Amino acid sequence: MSSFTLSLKLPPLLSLSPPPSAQLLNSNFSPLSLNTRILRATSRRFFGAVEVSSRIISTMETDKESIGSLKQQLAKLFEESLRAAFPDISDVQPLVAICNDTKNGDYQCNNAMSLWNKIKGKGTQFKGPQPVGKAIVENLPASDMIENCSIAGPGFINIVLARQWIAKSVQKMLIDGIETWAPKLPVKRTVVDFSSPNIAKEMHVGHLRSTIIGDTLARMLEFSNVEVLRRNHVGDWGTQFGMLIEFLFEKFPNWEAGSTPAIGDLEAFYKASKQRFDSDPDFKERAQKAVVSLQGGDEKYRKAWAQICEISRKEFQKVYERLGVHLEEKGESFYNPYIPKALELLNEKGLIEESEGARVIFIEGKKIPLIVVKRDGGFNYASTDLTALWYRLNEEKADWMIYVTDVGQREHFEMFFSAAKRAGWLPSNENDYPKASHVGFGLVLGEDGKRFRTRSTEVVKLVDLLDEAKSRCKLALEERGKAKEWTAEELDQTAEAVGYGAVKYADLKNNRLTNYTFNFDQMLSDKGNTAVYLLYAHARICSIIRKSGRDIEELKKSGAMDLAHQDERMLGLHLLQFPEIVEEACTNLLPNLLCEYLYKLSEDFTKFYTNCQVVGSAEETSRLLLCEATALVMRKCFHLLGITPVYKI
Ligand SMILES: NC(=[NH2+])NCCC[C@H](N)C(=O)O
Repeated sequence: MSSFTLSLKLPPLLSLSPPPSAQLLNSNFSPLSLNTRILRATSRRFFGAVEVSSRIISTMETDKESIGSLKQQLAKLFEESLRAAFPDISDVQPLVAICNDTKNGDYQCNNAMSLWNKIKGKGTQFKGPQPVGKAIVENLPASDMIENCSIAGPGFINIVLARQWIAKSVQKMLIDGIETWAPKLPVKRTVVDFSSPNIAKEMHVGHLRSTIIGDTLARMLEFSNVEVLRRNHVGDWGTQFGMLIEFLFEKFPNWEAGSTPAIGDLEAFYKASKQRFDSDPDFKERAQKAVVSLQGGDEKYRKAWAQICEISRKEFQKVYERLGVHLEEKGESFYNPYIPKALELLNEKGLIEESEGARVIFIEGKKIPLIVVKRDGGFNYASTDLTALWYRLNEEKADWMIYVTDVGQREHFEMFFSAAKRAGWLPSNENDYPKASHVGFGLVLGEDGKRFRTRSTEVVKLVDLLDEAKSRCKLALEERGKAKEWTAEELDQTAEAVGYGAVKYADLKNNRLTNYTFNFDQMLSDKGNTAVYLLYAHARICSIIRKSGRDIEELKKSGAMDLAHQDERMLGLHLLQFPEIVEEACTNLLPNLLCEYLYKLSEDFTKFYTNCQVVGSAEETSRLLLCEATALVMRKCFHLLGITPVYKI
């Protein structure tokens, strides 16, 4: 987080980007396409001067049409049935959920009770919720999806899916590809604002969490055919640059001579300049003037600023490269020229008030207002975020803005989201689009239960952390004799995939809001809910298929799947639930749901493999296909979690 000193009265001379113009405001993207649907017209958004009160979102057209999740397909059947059985009652949404107790069925439909409450005492022919449930079942359209339905208690409809349908659906996915299992989401374009470290400061474990969680969310949304703008909102603007630049001039008089100054440890550079700033009034004065020169667009100062940013960027890039994470930088400085305009729009709505010399926005339920212009006339974190939100809505035409930061910043997000709602930029109903969501996460703790630190430094160097995970994995593989079996490249790649995967998974498997303890031994164990265990489970399945000597591509087309054994059926059903888990993980912004699903999948596979012989059995073809489908879904899970799968162990 940085603070800003550019006064509202000064023209934004640092033209890193063009100021908003009428032409830009109505730019490039037309949300209309053949396949459009209009979501509830709730929001009042502006495009320049024109206010629109409806939100039009088009459904992405994909090569192979996604069929929607199992739950969605069931819901569709029940929706038809509800309409047929109760034509007079409008707007009844089918309530379909997974059965908690698999003894009762696979899914259940829970509409009967609430429907009964709606119609009772109004001259209905029905005598209670049970007959209502019965009518829903009787009106179900013909489908090979459902084996049978039974009614329990006050009208709960328990649904058992047809085994053949499960088998057929899994096989169809094997042929058509897992993309056909992409969930359908009611959004077209999202901004995922993640990682976002601060220039000249060390990227800490919090930023690592943000990077890992944000990347997974982006991947899940991308898989769901949502366009994702992966934004790195780096802290590259603010008063601290005055002192950093002056310190650069002082310590590296030849900084301009082409080669990047050997600043080395940026954190130390930052600290040393801060110390200088605090102890030397002369330096302080120069630093303050430097801010004005920088923000006034002085060439020399801008160059120094750019150079400091570049050094940081290179450091950040080392982490991103290791993690295989791609981001597009649009830092705080990018939005700076737009701030006066955005504040003017808020002012026109009567939102901005004067308070103790600052300009603020009062938020209902909050004692302290949101400061948007500081007492010295400077902008701050909040003015930038409000402006970035405005930009994302109006310039980038995003439907959903997702911000991944530690929970400590929750208040900040709540405040400026509320301000945006007051301004009519966002709808007041949380469920309507365009939407802004803060994805908060807890702390990473060390073994001592305190904030994670290494012995030598205050913050953990992320690159070292990742390298250690990799080298520990390499050692474990060598101990298992892999150095003799594999090429050096294979050994290195596997160690990297497992090591980095382990760090990511240890983070992602927890509900993000909880704190978690960073422990190499635990995350690199091949037992329990770890990436190592899961990656090995996947490799084992691949080896079963390889050792069978059968041509899987051929089997997909010619062989038939039949899930006669109960454990085969359960595994098949679990596979089919993949799309709805991704959908739920996206909708609730909870990657741990996908981890839970993946772990359960490997458990279901183990159960199946323990109880059903694969190679050499009468059911070999069907069971090999089931192995292939499991491996495929596991790989997709790994991919969505940003983990590279391994094929042999
Ligand atoms: N739009 C945002 N506020 N994104 C998050 C920025 C995170 C901030 N740079 C930090 O390190 O805490």
